[in-house]
Amino acid sequence: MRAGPARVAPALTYITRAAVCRLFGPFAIAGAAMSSPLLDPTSPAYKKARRQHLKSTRNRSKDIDEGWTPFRAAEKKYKARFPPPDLADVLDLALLDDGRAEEVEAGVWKGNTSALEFREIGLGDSETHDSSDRVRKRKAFALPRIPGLVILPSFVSHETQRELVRWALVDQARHPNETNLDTHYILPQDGLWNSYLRTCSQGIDDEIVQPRASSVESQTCTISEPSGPRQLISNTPASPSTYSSLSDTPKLPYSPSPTASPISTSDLVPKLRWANLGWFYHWGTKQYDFSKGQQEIGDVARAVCKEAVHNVNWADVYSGDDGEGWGDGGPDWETWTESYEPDAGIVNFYQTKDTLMGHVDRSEVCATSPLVSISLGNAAVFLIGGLTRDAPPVPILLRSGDVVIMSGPACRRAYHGIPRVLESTLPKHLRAIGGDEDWAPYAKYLSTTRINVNVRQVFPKGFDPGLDNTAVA
Ligand SMILES: O=C(O)CCC(=O)C(=O)O
Ligand SMILES: [Fe+2]
Repeated sequence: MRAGPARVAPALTYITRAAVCRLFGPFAIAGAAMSSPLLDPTSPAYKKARRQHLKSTRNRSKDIDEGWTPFRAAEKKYKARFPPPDLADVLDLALLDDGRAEEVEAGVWKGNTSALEFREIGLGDSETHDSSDRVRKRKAFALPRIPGLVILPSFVSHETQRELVRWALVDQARHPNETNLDTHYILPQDGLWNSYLRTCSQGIDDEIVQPRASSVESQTCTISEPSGPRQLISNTPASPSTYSSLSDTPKLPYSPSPTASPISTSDLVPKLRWANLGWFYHWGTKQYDFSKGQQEIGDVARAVCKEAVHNVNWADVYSGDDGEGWGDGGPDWETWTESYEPDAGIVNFYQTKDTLMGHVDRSEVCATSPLVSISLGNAAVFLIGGLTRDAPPVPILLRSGDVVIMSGPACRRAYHGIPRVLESTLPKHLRAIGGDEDWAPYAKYLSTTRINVNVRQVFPKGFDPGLDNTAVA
């Protein structure tokens, strides 16, 4: 189940210098000094955060706290705005890489390399070259606590990160893909972002986007879906045996919000939460709607996903695996190099105040094949646990360029979520670069944003979904 970017009080991480030192170590003081407006206990904003914290905790009953599952308790811990969470238990693999020291130290937030047990696993093509032709050594790690989880820190080069950001905003968050905003607004035909870019480059007034509720076509819609958060809806896990009845379940269209009002493109851009990739997804039933056909997974994203899956040494990942839970055919990781083919996904856009609640991605018929997740922009705390919320999750700090692969029966359908996007962690290579005027609107948007490209394989190799190919766009 999932819900998504939940709205909380404005992002505040104001802490005293002593607390900064205790939480993040001595360097954090230097980082803190750089972003002092966020860290000044005498500021009105700091005082407001403290007041909000006291107000929201005043009536909290101990029983409620004790009723939380371990997953919920961890979410609460990292979501907290005041006092800000201690990241000492958060695995931060960027700290192992000298090449990322500047990136790590420019942000206030740091995790730890000894927070969790991990082991390095084999990675083919581990040496790559950056744009200045410097050699970059990439690594892959597995966590014994979550078999099938692979972390590839800084797997995506700086240039490809910028390319993916442009691709996500320019090409994906627009028709014919669906976004969270389409239900409620009549978006510009060439996409919200492209319209916004035009106003930036031409110095003209923002376009005003009209709400859909007033249009005639909205009268035919039958279920409602709020504009922002992805909803918590319990769904039947897809599998070869449930596929046929799930794909036949009626997928009713959504009704637009009656309260949405005309809004400028620059005010609407930060409300973008997700864009659909590949097969269309129906959020009401939490099933794919194959009747709508399929879009392409863009070449750059597809190439990153395939490169990651092809280069991980899966024998290392699954050494010692007992073969439990893989289903009738047994473990199939040996075939992934040939059989992995991404065909669906979502681009998540998080503002720094947004969260993604713990959920399981179980709408794909393929329950074990790799799900590849690419982080871009500001860093975040990612939680991943077990097959229920009762398994205590592990916290992992994901930074721009990191790739996570969720695979196999213990991980692919494990609860996971994003309780926290970490403010002020945008790396230098994504900030405004002197001389690159074109990048300026991206840098501005990214200063408060994290983007996640989450790519899946819906059908296992050899499975015949019985779809009419003419539906494929
Ligand atoms: O943002 C992330 O890293 C995770 C996103 C996710 O879990 C999802 O889209 O299902
Ligand atoms: Fe997910």
